[in-house]
Amino acid sequence: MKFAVLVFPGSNCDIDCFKAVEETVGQTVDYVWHTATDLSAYDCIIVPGGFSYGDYLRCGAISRFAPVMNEVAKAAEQGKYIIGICNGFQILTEAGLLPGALLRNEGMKFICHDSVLKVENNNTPFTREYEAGEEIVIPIAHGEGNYYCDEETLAEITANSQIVFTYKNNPNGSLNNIAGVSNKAGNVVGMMPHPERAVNEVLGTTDGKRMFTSILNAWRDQHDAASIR
Ligand SMILES: NC(=O)CC[C@H](N)C(=O)O
Repeated sequence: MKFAVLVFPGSNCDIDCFKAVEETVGQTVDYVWHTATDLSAYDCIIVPGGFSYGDYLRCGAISRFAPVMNEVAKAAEQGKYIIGICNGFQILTEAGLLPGALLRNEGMKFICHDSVLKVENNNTPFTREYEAGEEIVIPIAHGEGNYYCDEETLAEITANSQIVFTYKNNPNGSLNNIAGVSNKAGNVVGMMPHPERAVNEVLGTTDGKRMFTSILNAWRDQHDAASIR
């Protein structure tokens, strides 16, 4: 299985994501620059966190015009796995690949600490190794993580089980404690917390590991599992 970690000017979690893939699932992983125009070689695209384009206008508002985003849209359409983490989540909502928007945190402060999440939907390629309703500890670090969508969208994403994670203790004012959502098909997920910062005891939590093993095993089940197990 082949992973891409996108890199925008100002990304700062790209290396953490790259290392997390190497350490948790040991698969091939490449950094892919925001100007790339071909993602056909990749099975999973990680849109990492950071401060792309200095967070000017709104977080993710400029990155969504990067050439690589056309390819991300194509890959989403093809059913490939796409995960946006923090700034990556913001970019995917700005690009219209995920519902809703991320507003400034209630309290207007950048917040950075561990957070307890509830796995609301374990029926996605990213969460299948968690229990439904399981509580996991994953760190957050953001200034614009306050998830918002209109009532109609909320009703729709609730009915379609597109709310993937919620916060146990809402840190930022997010609507219905939403910490992560998926697209309708479930192959695109965005989340504000950082699973790549939760893959080793030395980081204080290993609860992010199963995100990466879920992705690999979902892909294996979809492909010729026998040849790679
Ligand atoms: N860690 C991140 O990706 C931060 C995202 C964004 N810069 C924010 O502050 O909300």
